Amino acid sequence: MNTRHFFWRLLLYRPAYYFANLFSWMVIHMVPLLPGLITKAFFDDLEGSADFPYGVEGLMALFVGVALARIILIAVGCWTDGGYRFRVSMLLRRNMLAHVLKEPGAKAIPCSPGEAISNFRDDVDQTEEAMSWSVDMFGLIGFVAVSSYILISIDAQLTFFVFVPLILVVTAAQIATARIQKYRAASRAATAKVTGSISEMFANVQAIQVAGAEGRIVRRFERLSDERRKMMVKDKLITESLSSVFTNSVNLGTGLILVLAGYKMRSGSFSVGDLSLFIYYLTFVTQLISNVGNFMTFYKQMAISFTRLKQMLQGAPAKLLTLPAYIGIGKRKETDADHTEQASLTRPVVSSSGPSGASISLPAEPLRLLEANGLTYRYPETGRGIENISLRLPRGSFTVVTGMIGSGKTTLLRALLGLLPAEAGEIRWNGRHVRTPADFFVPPQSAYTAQIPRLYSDKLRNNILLGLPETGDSLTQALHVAVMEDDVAHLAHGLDTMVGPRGVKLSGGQVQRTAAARMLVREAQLYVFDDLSSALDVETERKLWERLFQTRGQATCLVVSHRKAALSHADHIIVLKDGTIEAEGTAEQLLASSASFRQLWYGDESQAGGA
Ligand SMILES: Nc1ncnc2c1ncn2[C@@H]1O[C@H](COP(=O)(O)OP(=O)(O)OP(=O)(O)O)[C@@H](O)[C@H]1O
Repeated sequence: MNTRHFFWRLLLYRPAYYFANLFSWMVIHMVPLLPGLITKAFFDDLEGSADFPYGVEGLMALFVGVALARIILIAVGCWTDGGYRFRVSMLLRRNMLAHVLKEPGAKAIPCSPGEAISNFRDDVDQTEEAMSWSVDMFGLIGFVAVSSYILISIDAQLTFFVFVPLILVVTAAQIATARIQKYRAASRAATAKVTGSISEMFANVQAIQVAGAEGRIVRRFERLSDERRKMMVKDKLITESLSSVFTNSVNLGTGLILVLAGYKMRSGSFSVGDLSLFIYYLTFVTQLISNVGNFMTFYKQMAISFTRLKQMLQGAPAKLLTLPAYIGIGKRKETDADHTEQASLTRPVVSSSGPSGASISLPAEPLRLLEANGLTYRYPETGRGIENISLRLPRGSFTVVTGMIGSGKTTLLRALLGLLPAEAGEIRWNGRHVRTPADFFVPPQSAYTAQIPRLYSDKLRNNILLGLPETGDSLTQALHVAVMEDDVAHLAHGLDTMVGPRGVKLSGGQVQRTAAARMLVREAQLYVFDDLSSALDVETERKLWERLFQTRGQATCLVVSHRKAALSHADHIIVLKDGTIEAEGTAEQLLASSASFRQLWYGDESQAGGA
């Protein structure tokens, strides 16, 4: 899809609104035709070449009437313009957000949050601006069509000089196009870097303080801001230079008309009324010229924004951006996409089919066996990840994935759960192929605790429940298994304690156990834990596994850990090295056969001794 198609598809989202807006602004831009004709008739009357029957009072009444009508029309135009702009920008933002939420969790956006905010805000605004300016342009073209008919019928030669500046401007805009695009892209990229840097600074205040890096961070920020300043100045300079070309070429045209009109008036072929009409209309033609220029500039800038918006889709079809969808105002249209249609453009449908092609309806049937065969994912940036991993998780089993730092444990869990898009391999639930794991591996099928969990600035209770209704003693039970009850008892307001942004008022271990409680409070058949050991001491982790074993019933567990408490209870252990399976078996078998495993096992012992 190119920019023209993008524009056209946005126009067709709510065509009635676009055309109502177009009609309003065409009328608004064409109303000034009347005062021009009234003025001409008045001057022709003074000159004696025509009769103006209404006198000076009538002239004033006509002017006031036309002005009032224009004020009312402009109010209507603002209403239609606001309505249309809002719908276009909301549609873009809604579709982008829907796509971001559909992307595998670990790769939801291809840039920093700051850059994504800039896409959502600035690039959408830019697009909205170009759509809105198109209406003015078409409106003024209507004015020019009628006024040129009137002017040509008075004097074709002079009319030609009214339009010469227009041709000059269009040529100038075309020549400047490449520069505008280049500078606009550079200024957008520089702005995104500055916003990205601000959000990184806020997110890492503690790390910056601990490293004593304030000075360096501020200098980096100054450098980025300085870069942005230079880019913005260049961008503004070229935009404003172009705008001054538009205005001055019009002044040149005005001068030419005055010189020519002087000759013609002396020869009697041109009346004062004609001159007033030419001068009056020229003002509006001037407006058209600068509007054409502005529209072309906005259109070019929209092309840049469109490219950046497409990047947010990470390779998905660009038509997702303009897919008609309900934005929560007015009536839902038949053409509005539902979630399924949208998902089908991103990935295969949200179902999973077996060898027979039959689909699994969600929630899925109770897990008997979960299998992954040949799972592969490599991070494009480093080429590292996992390669050809196969595993089997029978119902009720406890499987531990272990291995050295960077061996691919987190990547394996994420690829299995669909949080990273696996390049190869398949996942089967009771023998049936799970085609869209990200949609499938959610409660009640599975629940997951990430290695670095995210908490919200809210009460502890809300962070655990995340909107889930509190039933019976499920929350108390989850807190118990997550070994959180003592912590809650010591918090000033217990479960109603506000945890602060990203949970900053809790310790690292409390954050991780809150996330574990969040997972455990959800009924799931498969629980996936990514390395609780990273923030829990040996004793707390041991308690957690013990409690889980007592209460989990038939739930299946897949766990990343290198702690003996987990390894010694495991039905099956997978040892990863450089993204592949180096060894697997029970702890006993691996102690006998795998040097890496012995290293992890005895490493844990020395750690426990030191603790
Ligand atoms: N976002 C990323 N982009 C590029 N490479 C990555 C990314 N995340 C991880 N990697 C690389 O992929 C490999 C596997 O990383 P992964 O996080 O899965 O290892 P891990 O075994 O979970 O490590 P740890 O024990 O530190 O949690 C590592 O070499 C790592 O450098």
